Amino acid sequence: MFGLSKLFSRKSVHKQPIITALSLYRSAAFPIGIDEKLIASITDNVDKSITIAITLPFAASTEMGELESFVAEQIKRPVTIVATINVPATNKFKKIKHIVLIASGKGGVGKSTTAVNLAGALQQEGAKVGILDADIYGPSIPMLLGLVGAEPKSADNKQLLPFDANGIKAQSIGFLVPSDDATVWRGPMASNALNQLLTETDWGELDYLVVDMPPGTGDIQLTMSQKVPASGAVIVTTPQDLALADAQKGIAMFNKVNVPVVGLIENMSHFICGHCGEPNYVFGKDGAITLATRYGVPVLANIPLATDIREYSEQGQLIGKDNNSAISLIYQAAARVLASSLYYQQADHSSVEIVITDD
Ligand SMILES: Nc1ncnc2c1ncn2[C@@H]1O[C@H](COP(=O)(O)OP(=O)(O)OP(=O)(O)O)[C@@H](O)[C@H]1O
Repeated sequence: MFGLSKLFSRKSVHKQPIITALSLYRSAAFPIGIDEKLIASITDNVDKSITIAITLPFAASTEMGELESFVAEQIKRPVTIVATINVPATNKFKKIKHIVLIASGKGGVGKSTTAVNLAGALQQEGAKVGILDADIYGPSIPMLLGLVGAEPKSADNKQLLPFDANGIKAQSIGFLVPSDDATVWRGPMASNALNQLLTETDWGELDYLVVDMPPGTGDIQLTMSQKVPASGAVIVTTPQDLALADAQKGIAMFNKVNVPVVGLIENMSHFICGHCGEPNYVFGKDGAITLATRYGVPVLANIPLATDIREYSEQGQLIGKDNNSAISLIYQAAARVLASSLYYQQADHSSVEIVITDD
């Protein structure tokens, strides 16, 4: 991709230790380090520091500080890393590179809260992000993004314009369909509405479109998952046994429709004691990791039960993109691993045909 001789702007820099240091870096998002082909240039500065420009194929900007420290330690020189995100096109759906379904086996586990904050965190990691609220039973994305009362608009009477929530493009089934109607919906109706929102919204170019799915694992969710050209799914669960049993059904459902489950998120995993600062595992510990291990999927995050999360949501704000919050770091770490898994999996998961009847 890049001729190595072109990587170096000055002859004096020793290239191999830098390439080696980048390749030795390990984290959850970079399980095999930084490949040489991602290096765009290396500059040997007059003050003896090194500037490395890299092109990342997935959103992971906020990890560059850690990478800088690691490389600096290895080569014993100050390092600055300038990262550009360039997610490879998958040609799956228009100019959307990855569609990610956020699902839950049961209602009320915090799926929508997790979906919007993951979207915010992906944006914080340097990606172009959209969110599509497909939860026909209770579309809450307008509330979570401070868009209540907004009216969908079209510039050309053909395509709907997505709403702009601080740079995140948003669309909701709630803008188009009265939620009272959801009780009478069947799978094909819901998946048609979802497809309509996908195809008739002018999303432009997106690295990641996060889809907030309806909770549950019935025929509606199955048909919707089957019809969307998704790169992967994330299942949100809480630590209680019942929620975990439902999360397991979610994994089985996505396996049936050939959508890879890229991870579990355990929400309301614990709370941090206000007095001693220790985590308290009210609903039990290790349930999600046990389930994840059984199915060979990672746990992307253990998100605490935190007043801040609810308060941000109520104000239509995203804690996932707030730089000053410890909780935002958890969402951002999850977003990086999600983005990295989508890049590395590169699996072919074309939809299988499942016939749903009305009986
Ligand atoms: N980690 C958390 N800490 C504190 N409150 C949370 C957390 N996650 C979600 N909540 C709160 O729990 C409530 C339910 O969350 P949310 O609407 O995201 O759940 P859901 O799974 O999408 O629900 P539904 O199944 O109805 O769509 C909201 O009031 C939200 O603010």
